[in-house]
Amino acid sequence: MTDIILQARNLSKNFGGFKAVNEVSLDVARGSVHALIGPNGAGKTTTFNLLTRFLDATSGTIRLDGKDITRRHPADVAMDGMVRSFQISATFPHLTLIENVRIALQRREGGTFRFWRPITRSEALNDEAEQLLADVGLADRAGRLASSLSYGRKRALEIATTLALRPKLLLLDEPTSGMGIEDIAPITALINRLRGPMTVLMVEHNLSVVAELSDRITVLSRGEVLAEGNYAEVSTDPDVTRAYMGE
Ligand SMILES: Nc1ncnc2c1ncn2[C@@H]1O[C@H](COP(=O)(O)OP(=O)(O)OP(=O)(O)O)[C@@H](O)[C@H]1O
Repeated sequence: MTDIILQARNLSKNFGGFKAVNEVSLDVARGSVHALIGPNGAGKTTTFNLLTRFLDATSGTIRLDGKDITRRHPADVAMDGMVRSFQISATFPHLTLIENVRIALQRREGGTFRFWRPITRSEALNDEAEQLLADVGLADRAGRLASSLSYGRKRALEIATTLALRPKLLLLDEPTSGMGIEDIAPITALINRLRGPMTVLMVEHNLSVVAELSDRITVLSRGEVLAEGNYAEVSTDPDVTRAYMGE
């Protein structure tokens, strides 16, 4: 039997009379990279927001490690180990990269920011912060200001600060969006390394990234699950081709 870390059953979200997400069920296997894809307006972002509890579902259930989190507060869900990578604004532009990661590590340990603590206290976290920066390919820029980074590298920093929270399930909203080719390769390699010890669920538009990384893919169209399987299966599914062609 497959070990399911995240399970959604019959998730629906209505905006007024419009069903943005309609009876979506999906199982994310522990240790896998699972992608949520579909044409524009398919309901990917809404589903992502439902799963991370940033939106309340109209109906349906969500279980994390067997525990019902359907009505749980997003911050509590993060404490349970499901963390979404935030947008760039979650990093501090006028702090260095290492300071950014250290703050995230402190957040994990203390739950609150304690800027007034002596610097030496947080020096203890430096090794771990350096390792995280190395993991996302930013080791050589540790002392630079976050504001000096390119868009792609800011996303990498954002992933490092998310990993600092040691999630068991990482949710990534379009991890390679807006990136140049030179930034996509390191992020793809990173996500590949996370597989196994961590589980990754991502919404991703770049189908070559999806093909390279995904163990399983759920294809949404018009708010419903259209197909599910590995890349070879979904990419040859005539319904999927039609949905994308329609776009
Ligand atoms: N807050 C909202 N109020 C009303 N309609 C919404 C709201 N959020 C999303 N929708 C609608 O729900 C549908 C699904 O949107 P969603 O953003 O989830 O799709 P998506 O697959 O992420 O699309 P894209 O690839 O373009 O980002 C769209 O028709 C969208 O207009």
